[in-house]
Amino acid sequence: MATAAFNLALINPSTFILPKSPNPTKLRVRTLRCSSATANAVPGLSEGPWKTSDARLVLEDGSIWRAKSFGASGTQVGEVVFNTSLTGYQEILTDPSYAGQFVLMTNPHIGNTGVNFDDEESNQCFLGGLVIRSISISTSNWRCAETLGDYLAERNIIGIYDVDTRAITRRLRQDGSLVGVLSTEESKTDEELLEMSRSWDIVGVDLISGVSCKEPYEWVDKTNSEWEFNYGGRDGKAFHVVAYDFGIKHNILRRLASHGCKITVVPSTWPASEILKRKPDGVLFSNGPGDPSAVPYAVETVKEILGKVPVFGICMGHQLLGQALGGKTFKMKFGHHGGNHPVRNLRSGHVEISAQNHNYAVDPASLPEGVEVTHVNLNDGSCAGLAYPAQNIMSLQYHPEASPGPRDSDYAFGEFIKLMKKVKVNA
Ligand SMILES: NC(=O)CC[C@H](N)C(=O)O
Repeated sequence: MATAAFNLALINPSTFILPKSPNPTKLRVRTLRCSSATANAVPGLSEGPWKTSDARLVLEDGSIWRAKSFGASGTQVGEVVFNTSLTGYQEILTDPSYAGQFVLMTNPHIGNTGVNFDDEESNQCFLGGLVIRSISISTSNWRCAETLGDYLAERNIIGIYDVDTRAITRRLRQDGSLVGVLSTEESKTDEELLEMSRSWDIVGVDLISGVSCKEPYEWVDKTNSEWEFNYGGRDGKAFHVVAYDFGIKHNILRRLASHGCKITVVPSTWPASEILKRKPDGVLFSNGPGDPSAVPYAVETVKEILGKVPVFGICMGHQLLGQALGGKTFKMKFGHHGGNHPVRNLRSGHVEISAQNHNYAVDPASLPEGVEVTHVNLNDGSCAGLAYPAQNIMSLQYHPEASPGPRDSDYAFGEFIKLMKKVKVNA
């Protein structure tokens, strides 16, 4: 029987009363360096289980979780969220919506398929760090190009393992989201790390400007035909979609391309007037990281576009649409992150198992008359989709593009195509 591989230590109770800093520092600059142990690893093998604990996760509630590091080393602050997906860690690592967050995977065994060239959801890892129970000692997959540890080290992302992810998840479920600090630096005291976690906040910070593209570009889809699927038929050939990049996942673009759309991706700050000049058939407002109420400029852009062309909002895009329609967003207790969330489509009555990743939600009571709640999350009754038919608006709080996750909601792309078709035919 393996010896206990984690160690939870509560630091001196007096540290619990450290006051919160009145001026929370915004996102700190990362100072990470590549772990030499990882860099010298034998290809296909990660470090052995005999490695001793060399990392800490210090949570703002004063708890300290000793762990072993892989990937990069250094010190990083972030908000801890747990993700219940069983597969798809590479898509999760490259989802820009995780900027400012540490992703804790509840699936205890991670890294067994390594990473490959095809499953990237963006060109970068924007998340703050990865927290897992056990890193696979070997990787084995026909598409594997490198180990998870090497991949994270090259991208300056800290990973920790041999930590009780189940206990941390239960704590987050009980107490709500917590800020934490991941560190491999022995020179930093527990108190210093605790103070760092308590003087940082993710609420009220514009994170989309840090992940959006800098210039517009045309999306040229390189999806291997082997992976191509289309449940709804290819009827989007004539449609030009402009996609606002608030941290867009590539699979949203791949799914639109699969319907034959021509896609132009624009930065989050691109003026609405420029978009409308191009006379697109539809506009997509993408997913993206952070607090949707902290980006009023994006809400203004959405407002200027509403009613002029059909629009589709996904996750952050849905939250911006909700605000542009006059509604409000709020922070959830610990959010939804995983590939197993049941959602009821109130129009069809069908239940979809969906991929989700959000910490905020639209308050349906704050929405004006005429705005229809189309989908509800069956775990907690929160608003999972909206429509305002009078202005050809549709949005989902979750991820019809999956990646990772089930494809039950893929039909939403077909509905967006139908919306554009209807408007074009009647024009
Ligand atoms: N995936 C997303 O677009 C996330 C939206 C928003 N950042 C939230 O956490 O609620």
